[in-house]
Amino acid sequence: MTSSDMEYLTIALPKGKLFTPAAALLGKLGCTAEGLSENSRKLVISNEVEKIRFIITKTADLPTYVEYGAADIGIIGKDVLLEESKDVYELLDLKFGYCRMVVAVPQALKQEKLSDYAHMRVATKYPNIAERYFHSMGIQTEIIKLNGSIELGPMVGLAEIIVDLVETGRTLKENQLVEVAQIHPATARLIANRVSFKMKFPRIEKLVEDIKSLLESEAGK
Ligand SMILES: Nc1ncnc2c1ncn2[C@@H]1O[C@H](COP(=O)(O)OP(=O)(O)OP(=O)(O)O)[C@@H](O)[C@H]1O
Ligand SMILES: O=P(O)(O)OC[C@H]1O[C@H](OP(=O)(O)OP(=O)(O)O)[C@H](O)[C@@H]1O
Repeated sequence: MTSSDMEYLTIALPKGKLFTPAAALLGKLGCTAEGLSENSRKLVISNEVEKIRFIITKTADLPTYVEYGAADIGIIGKDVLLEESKDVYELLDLKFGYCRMVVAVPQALKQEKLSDYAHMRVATKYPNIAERYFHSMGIQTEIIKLNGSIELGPMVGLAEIIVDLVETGRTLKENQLVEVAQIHPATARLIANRVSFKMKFPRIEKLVEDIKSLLESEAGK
């Protein structure tokens, strides 16, 4: 680490759904920077007074930036951590961004038990989670990786099953899909690079404690 790296705390925030709640949470603790907004096109935004640097990443790439130390800490969904399996510390469950990873099928294809879906094709943005899940259940499937609009897969005959995130259930419903199993729930997590956690321990520890106090006081309201 250079002395400039040591001086700054670099925080990775993901584009997408978690950006705004993540920036708002940190902002309540004075951990922010001018111009840090969802609409900004800037990928690195610094607060020279507080010595904080924000980097804005693609959601799925965020754990990679933290693993390699390009960011000291970051905020990311548990679903991405489980999919990417990076070597980072998971410090805190931030409680927002709640959703569930589920297995869903078209209503018309619904079977009695999960094993009845053996040898079917599974469309998903989360191939590692899907693979591990079906493997753990002893069910052989073919995993087809997509990058979004997963619900389209079964509608056009690309796959019979999907593994995807559900929040309100509206997307499943509007595409005539039904949930048949939950793999795991997910919320946003605070993660840290292993070396940064040791080298910048006082700063990261203080932030963790401040976030915990804030979450506790908000939960008590
Ligand atoms: N309804 C939801 N659908 C998807 N993710 C959700 C939902 N609610 C909360 N999340 C959380 O938000 C994270 C980011 O979701 P988002 O859809 O913005 O991902 P993304 O990969 O940035 O999207 P894109 O495919 O547009 O790049 C997810 O990893 C998950 O932890
Ligand atoms: O249960 P709901 O509230 O309907 O939310 C779930 C939907 O939201 C996400 O998609 P997103 O909007 O991120 O688009 P994507 O399919 O392109 O990833 C997810 O993949 C589901 O499709």
